[in-house]
Amino acid sequence: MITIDQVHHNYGKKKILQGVSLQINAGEIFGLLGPNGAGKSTLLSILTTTVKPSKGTVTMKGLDIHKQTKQVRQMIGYVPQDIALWDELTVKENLKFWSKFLKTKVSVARMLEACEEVKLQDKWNEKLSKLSGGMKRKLNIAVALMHDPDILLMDEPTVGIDLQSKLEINEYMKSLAAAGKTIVYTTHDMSEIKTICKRIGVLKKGGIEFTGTLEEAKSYLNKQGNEPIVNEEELIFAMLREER
Ligand SMILES: Nc1ncnc2c1ncn2[C@@H]1O[C@H](COP(=O)(O)OP(=O)(O)OP(=O)(O)O)[C@@H](O)[C@H]1O
Repeated sequence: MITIDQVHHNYGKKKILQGVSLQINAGEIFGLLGPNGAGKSTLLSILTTTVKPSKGTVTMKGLDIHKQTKQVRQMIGYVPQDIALWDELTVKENLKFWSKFLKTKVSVARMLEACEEVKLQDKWNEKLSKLSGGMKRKLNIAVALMHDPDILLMDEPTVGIDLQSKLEINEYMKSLAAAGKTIVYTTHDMSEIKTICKRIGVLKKGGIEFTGTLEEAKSYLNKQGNEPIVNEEELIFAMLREER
């Protein structure tokens, strides 16, 4: 579904991605993990087509994302790490703004449905400035979902959301994956990784060190002669450590 092949990216002389290759399957929630500054957001920006890699290719459903960009953009929904909304507009107006900006041609009925999916329908005519941080996060997600994309790219989408809402959103993500959507998810939240990610990929020092399930990560670490891992939190922590 998503094939990332030998992707490199530099910012000036700073080498960030140095040959990242990954295969992400349809219907899975893939947790893209890595220490701060590893390049997760950079890789997601490349997948959104807004950043062109210095080298390498990415295909989505067989389309080269930097050649068939227009078609690819209709296929993806992106939840950025920072909230990208207007405080002076209502919930409905924010959705309309993004639909126009992204040229996704979404009906107002579908916008309302996307709000219902993240339980924000009561705030439909409310100005964004009146909403809590968590509600803004939910709207950030609704913006990405309203055109019903096959692929969702989510950069720490639940930061600052209360626990109940986070659980609801996690359940919703699982239902989207069960319906065949492909979700690439970055988070530093261990409970989310355990609960929703089918597989993880660990990005470190410019490359992918590991891909697989948490169970496979356990045997990967054990084979390296590490102390036996007791629980999943410890496992994820060990996977993300710079040096082992
Ligand atoms: N536009 C840019 N220009 C120059 N350097 C950048 C730019 N964007 C990111 N970087 C640098 O590239 C590196 C990777 O950043 P990126 O945000 O992709 O990492 P990350 O893994 O998402 O980090 P975090 O977990 O902290 O969100 C960092 O050192 C960052 O300072």
